[in-house]
Amino acid sequence: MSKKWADDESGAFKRQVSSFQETISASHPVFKPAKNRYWLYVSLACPWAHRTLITRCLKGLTSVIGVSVVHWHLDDKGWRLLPGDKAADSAKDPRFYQPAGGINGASRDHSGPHGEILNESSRLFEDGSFDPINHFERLSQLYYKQDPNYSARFTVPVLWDTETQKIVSNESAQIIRTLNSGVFDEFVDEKFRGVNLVPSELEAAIDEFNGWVYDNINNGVYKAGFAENPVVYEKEVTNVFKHLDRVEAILKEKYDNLVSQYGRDDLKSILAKYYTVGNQLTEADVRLYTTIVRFDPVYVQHFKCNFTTIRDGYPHINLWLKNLYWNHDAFKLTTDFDHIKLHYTRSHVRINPLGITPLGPKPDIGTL
Ligand SMILES: N[C@@H](CCC(=O)N[C@@H](CS)C(=O)NCC(=O)O)C(=O)O
Repeated sequence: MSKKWADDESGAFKRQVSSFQETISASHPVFKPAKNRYWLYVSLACPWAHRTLITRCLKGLTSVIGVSVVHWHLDDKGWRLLPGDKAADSAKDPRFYQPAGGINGASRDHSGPHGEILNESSRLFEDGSFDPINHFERLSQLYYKQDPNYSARFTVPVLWDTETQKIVSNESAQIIRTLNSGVFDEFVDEKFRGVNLVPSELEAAIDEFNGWVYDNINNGVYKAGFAENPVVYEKEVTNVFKHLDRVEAILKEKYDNLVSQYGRDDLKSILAKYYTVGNQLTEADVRLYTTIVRFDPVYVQHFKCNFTTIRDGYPHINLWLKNLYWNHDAFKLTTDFDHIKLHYTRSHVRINPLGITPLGPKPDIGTL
């Protein structure tokens, strides 16, 4: 029996509340800032985990917090890690300190067929990485280590404390605030200390934007895609596009203002200020990006969000997306289209019973 994601009675998808929500700070009784003390467990497919990878990279924390990447295939027992090469096991292994945890998504060619790749394939540092901290082969083991009676879902991301062997947080919204807060500034290169994705003068606007984007776009695509009732699906998919229209209108206004300031031909100056909230890169961009970059490759067909595509229907969102991907390594190096496509199409057996991964769209993302 394949796993159902929707509520039995209503046919609607409801996301669970994260169980662990601690933070890290000098004044925290337990979780103090330190280099190489904390470890991130992520999936490259998951939009929520992707937020933490981008933020980690933007804040220069790739040499401070290591990362293990779960296999893209989510099975009945949840996420798994690859069997580790014990001889090479070391939390200091540089492969775990790369932007995407030893899996540099953008460096591979993604145009090849997926047909020969099995769900059980174990290409180390391609399909996933191992766990040099706990030597676990299942993410669930982390949760049980923390709480033997844990009874909720075993979700990524998890921010793990190697010292107390406890989960700091499994809530991405909170993890990215912690990573951004500056508590690790003493361990990073000077150029990263000034990076602040939630500047105080924009905080209220960022929170307001994040609020409706989360409910209607980030989680909206899941509510459309996991709906098990056509009436629920139609309501949710309509709502997703209504809010994409809203983002498009915001970015169009921004673009038109920048054009009148710099002229249409000075794309470099335009793009330097072309962000969703204010004139600088913020958390609002990070949180929206992880949904938009998955939209054409997966959500259009797999979650049936197919009124149009980003590339065909939303020119201003598309330009914003391509700017983030091509001009900011933190976005490109953490985006892995293979993990994204393979995960959704092979793990949600109820939605795609044959597990055939569509080859398109080609390309995964357009050029600038
Ligand atoms: N509230 C969580 C949601 C995380 C989440 O739903 N992660 C999904 C992957 S996209 C997961 O790990 N699901 C595994 C499962 O449900 O078994 C966050 O934002 O951190």
